[in-house]
Amino acid sequence: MNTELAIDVRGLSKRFGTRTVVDAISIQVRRGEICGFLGPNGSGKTTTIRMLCGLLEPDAGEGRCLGLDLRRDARRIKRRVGYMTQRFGLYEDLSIEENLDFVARVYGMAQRREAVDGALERLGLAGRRTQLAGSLSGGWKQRLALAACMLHQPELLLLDEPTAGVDPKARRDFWQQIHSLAAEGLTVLVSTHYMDEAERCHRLAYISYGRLLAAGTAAEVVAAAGLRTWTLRGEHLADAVALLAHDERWMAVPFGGSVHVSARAGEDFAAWLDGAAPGHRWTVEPIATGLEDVFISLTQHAQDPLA
Ligand SMILES: Nc1ncnc2c1ncn2[C@@H]1O[C@H](COP(=O)(O)OP(=O)(O)OP(=O)(O)O)[C@@H](O)[C@H]1O
Repeated sequence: MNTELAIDVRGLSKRFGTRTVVDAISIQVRRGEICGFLGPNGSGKTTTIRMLCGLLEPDAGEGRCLGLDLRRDARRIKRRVGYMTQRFGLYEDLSIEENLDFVARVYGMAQRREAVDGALERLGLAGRRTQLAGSLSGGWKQRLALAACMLHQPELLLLDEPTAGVDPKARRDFWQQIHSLAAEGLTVLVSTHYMDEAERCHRLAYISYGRLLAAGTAAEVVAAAGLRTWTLRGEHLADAVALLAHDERWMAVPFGGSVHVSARAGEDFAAWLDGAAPGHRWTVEPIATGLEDVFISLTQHAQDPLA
């Protein structure tokens, strides 16, 4: 058993009816690491997270969370994991402090006062303890939700899209918080659709249609994708996009006033464009492939098993 790994699962699968929504996923996350969990809507992230924290029994697969067996020790795992769901049930007419106290009561925590004070302090909420949750901005609500799932001092945090709909400043503060918790030794698995957040993670796992398509550091994921990317600029870019849409080698994504075009390594977009539109006045420049280019490409090439 590798005690350095907070999450070490292999072949996790889950079916709902006849549909396999998580298909033989293996994930390893070291203690103190922040792992970003990415994938399109409905790709199986929440279902995987629920299996990891012992809330949902896998149909297949095995492994350990915090050194405990996923199947045998599901109850013990639950006690040592903090799970922040997409819909945290805040009581809007209770203060920050009362919300936390309520959660502590629900979990039957022994030293409630200390736990609530500790969470308020740790997450920078002490100065607002008496503020009604209903009057908090989105960013502070997220922070309160994080405080609530930290009350029992978990060793592993599973965060399901914690910053959805939160403004950039609040998202940045939230990530600073996550990084300082990780620096204290907490392990974090966090699902997100934001690329800037993906870049802030130590490692990434990307799933589509329930299958793990990429894993590793951002640099490893980009390198493994084996893509080349160019930026295309000029007038009437829509005409260029319409032209290259006829050739499935090219993947075009608008980026402000330019278009990113990606293709498998070995392809030469500039040469192709010169042949397809002789005398064109667009400019083509090679650029570094980004995570977003990789994820869009992975998603476009992934096959829906039901399609
Ligand atoms: N209890 C359930 N019964 C039947 N189908 C379910 C159940 N829970 C989830 N699903 C289906 O499983 C698939 C994966 O859902 P899941 O919520 O895990 O995806 P996700 O990647 O978290 O999506 P999102 O990014 O939108 O949150 C979806 O098609 C969903 O409709």
